[in-house]
Amino acid sequence: MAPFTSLTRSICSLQGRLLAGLVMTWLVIVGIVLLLAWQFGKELVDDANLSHLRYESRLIAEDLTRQVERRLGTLERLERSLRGVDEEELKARLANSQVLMEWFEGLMVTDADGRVVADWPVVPGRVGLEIADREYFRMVRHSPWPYVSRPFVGRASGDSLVLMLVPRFDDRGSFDGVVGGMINLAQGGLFQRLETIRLGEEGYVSIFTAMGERLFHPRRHSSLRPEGAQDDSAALQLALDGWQGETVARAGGEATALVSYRQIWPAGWVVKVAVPQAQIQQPLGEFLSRLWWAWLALAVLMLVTMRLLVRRLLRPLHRLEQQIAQVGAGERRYLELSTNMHELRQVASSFNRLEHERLAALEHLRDRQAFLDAVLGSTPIGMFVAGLNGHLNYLNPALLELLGLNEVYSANEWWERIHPADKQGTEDMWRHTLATGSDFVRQLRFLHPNGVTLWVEVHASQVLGNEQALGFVGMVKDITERRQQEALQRWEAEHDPLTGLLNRRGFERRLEEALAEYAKTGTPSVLILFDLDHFKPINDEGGHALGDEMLRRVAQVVAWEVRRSDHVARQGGDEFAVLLPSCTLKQAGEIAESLRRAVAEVTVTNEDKTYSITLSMGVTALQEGDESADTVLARADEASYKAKANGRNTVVITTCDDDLVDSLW
Ligand SMILES: Nc1nc2c(ncn2[C@@H]2O[C@H](COP(=O)(O)OP(=O)(O)OP(=O)(O)O)[C@@H](O)[C@H]2O)c(=O)[nH]1
Repeated sequence: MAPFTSLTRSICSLQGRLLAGLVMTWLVIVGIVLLLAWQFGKELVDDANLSHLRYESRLIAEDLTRQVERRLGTLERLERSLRGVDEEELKARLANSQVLMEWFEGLMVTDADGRVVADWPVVPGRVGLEIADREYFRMVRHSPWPYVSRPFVGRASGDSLVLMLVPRFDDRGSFDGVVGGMINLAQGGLFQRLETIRLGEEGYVSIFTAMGERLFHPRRHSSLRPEGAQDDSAALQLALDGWQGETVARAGGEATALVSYRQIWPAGWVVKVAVPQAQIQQPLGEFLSRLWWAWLALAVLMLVTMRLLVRRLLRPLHRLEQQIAQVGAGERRYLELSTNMHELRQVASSFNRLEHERLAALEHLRDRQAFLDAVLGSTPIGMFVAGLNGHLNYLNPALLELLGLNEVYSANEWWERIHPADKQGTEDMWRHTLATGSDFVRQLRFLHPNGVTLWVEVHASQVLGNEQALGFVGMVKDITERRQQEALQRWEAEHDPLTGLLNRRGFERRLEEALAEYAKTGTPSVLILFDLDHFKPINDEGGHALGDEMLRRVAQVVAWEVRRSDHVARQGGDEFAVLLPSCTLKQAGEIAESLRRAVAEVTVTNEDKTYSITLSMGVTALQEGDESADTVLARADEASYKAKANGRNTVVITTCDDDLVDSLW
């Protein structure tokens, strides 16, 4: 696996790709050149060989034509010498024609009826033979011109023969038989010279009759079949019809060959000269193959040379890469490349410019960071930075001090210290802020490690950079004092500072609420209004402070006597009010009585003199038609006045139905 990986890496390197590109280009060029050379070379070789074949076939055809014409001419001369002689004379003259035996294997003469009347050499049984039915006899009789027969197997010799025939004429010029010369196809001298013609390893010359029967083939003596040839190429068919010329042809079952056809007109034969294309193209193939190997060797040599060259060329690039790595590691500041390569120098200079800008930006950023750290560190306002996930990344010293946290605080510590009552609301709001990016503004209580509960106000906003949210920055203010001040103000607004009870304003607000509740649900509530009897003498004799003391003691007793849900108020001066929510008039009467008794026991002392006080109390329930607190207060006030009028220290209950009052007691 490791060698494979290293091979892949070296091929994928710039050097590997350059070399691979060069080799591929070289191979493609060589391939194209070889292909073109093969194509054009083939055409050239074909053309040259076709010319050669044309020349060869013409020579052969002319030679054979001459030979056939000579033989036919000789037979014609013999025919003329035989005119007007009897059979015995015929035989004698044939026997004297020894010189013809150079060209013919045998001679014969027939009469007009096709009967052999003489032959030479004498073959027993030949004289008297009837050949009137033979094709060649019929041809000559019907068309009295010299004729060369189709091949046949001789009856006497058993050899393949053709007959050259000339017609015989009598004195009147009428057909009088034929004179024929036999030519042995296998042993005769007619085709002997063709045996010596060499057309490479596979080239050959063959002769066909006009009917397509093969008369001669140099390598197929034994398979000569005068009755039919095997060559079925279209070119041969054309040649048999009289065409002569050269072409590239594919014979049945054979490879493609260059062929040339010529006509031997006197005999009606066709000469075929053929050379297989593979044979003539073989030298070209061998040449290109040698060229291919030479180029391949050259490619290997080139590869080695180019590798050295490319490595040398890429050395500056390697140095550039090393220097960039050194810049990255902080070992050098800028690139210093000494090379003539303009492109690399440009890369180095661009890199240096960018590096310079980067360093400047970094320095600027560092300055800003330092400035920001100083601001955050020195500001008395507690500040924090949170990520987009909501986790606090930074708390400035003021905030750490405010919350009582160490610099190494745990992530959850400050969160755990949020007051339990505020935790859920704070969490919900913080989640909403993280989800929507809206501002977070909330007041919450924080349990300081020293046990104090702080009120803090938190205001956080999203920070955007390039229109993308980066996180949140927040501010925390200690508002404990403000909250306390506000609470005090709220309390003072509705309470009596002397007794700590509700003041008129606070009481009237609660009375209005009770009225609304009554109107809504019919919940009964009762108002008790009372005034201290003869309070003035305490003030006058004991002083204002003693009076205040009495007022405070009365307030304490009344607040003590009623439920926590009841509201007790000092309406002003020595006048008090009690609102009893969810209370019947009967219960309220009892409560008023108990209050009256309890207050009657309250005493204050001044200079050995003890003072006590009584109450004149008016009681009334909320009822239909009570439009406002004033209506109810006026009714209770009236009852209280009646109590005064009735001699004080008493309770007067007022209602719209006096019988009901009676029934209460
Ligand atoms: N010490 C003290 N006295 C007050 C205060 N407000 C009112 N008073 C006095 O309370 C007295 C109320 O007087 P009245 O109710 O008219 O007189 P009374 O003596 O109670 O007579 P009756 O109500 O008719 O029984 C006055 O002397 C006021 O000065 C207060 O805040 N402190």
